[in-house]
Amino acid sequence: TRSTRPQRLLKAVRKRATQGDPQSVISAIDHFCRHSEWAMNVGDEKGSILDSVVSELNPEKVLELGTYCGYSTVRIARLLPPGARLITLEFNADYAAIARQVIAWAGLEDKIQLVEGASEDWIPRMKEHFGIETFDFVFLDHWKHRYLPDTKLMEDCGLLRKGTVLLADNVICPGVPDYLEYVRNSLSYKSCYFKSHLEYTKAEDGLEKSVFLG
Ligand SMILES: Cc1ccc(Cc2cc(O)c(O)c(C(=O)NC/C=C/[C@H]3O[C@@H](n4cnc5c(N)ncnc54)[C@H](O)[C@@H]3O)c2)cc1
Ligand SMILES: [Mg+2]
Repeated sequence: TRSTRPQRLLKAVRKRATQGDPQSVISAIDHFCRHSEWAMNVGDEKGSILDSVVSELNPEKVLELGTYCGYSTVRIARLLPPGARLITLEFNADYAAIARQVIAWAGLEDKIQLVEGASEDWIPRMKEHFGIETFDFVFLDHWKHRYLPDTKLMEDCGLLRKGTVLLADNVICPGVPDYLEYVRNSLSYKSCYFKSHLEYTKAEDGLEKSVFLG
């Protein structure tokens, strides 16, 4: 049967990227998406904004919601200090299988724990199952209608601390109006918008950075 797009993306990584070189994995995926097939990775333009937020924060404990093929997982993990940990949640087994191989090609397995399952099921188990007290940084890039309920769930589970940074992809396209309204009006967040473009296109999109105030 015909291969899937994530399978073709992984093939492009193996063909173009150097094992153990995360930057070459990122470049290979961006090349594939620009010249072969568009895919819903955060991409190079928004990815540079993601890089600057992560580099400035130097987080020890990171959560990513929605792994897909692992592009942003690799982007974030390559910048983390030694000993820092990234947990990424992905409930589609086929995507998770591809992401594991992309992460392995980048040589970042030691920093990343890919959990196959739904955010709503795993967020309540972070403390007892992974010994996580609170997260320093959360990247939201899963189904857009889950951004707000999962943010409230993280609050209720005590996983956010004063200063925790939430960075949300696609706040314009596809858009997350309920989430934006919440983080921009809640007294518990200081929020700002980074204008950019939908990955590999000229359409407007952007990232919303929201600092939890406790
Ligand atoms: C109109 C329109 C359509 C599409 C676009 C283009 C566009 C551009 C983008 O950057 C996008 O991020 C998206 C987008 O839809 N992303 C959804 C991404 C989901 C991934 O996360 C996984 N997942 C989804 N919910 C959960 C969950 N609870 N627990 C665990 N994993 C979950 C899925 O298994 C996928 O691996 C779309 C732009 C405009
Ligand atoms: Mg996205």
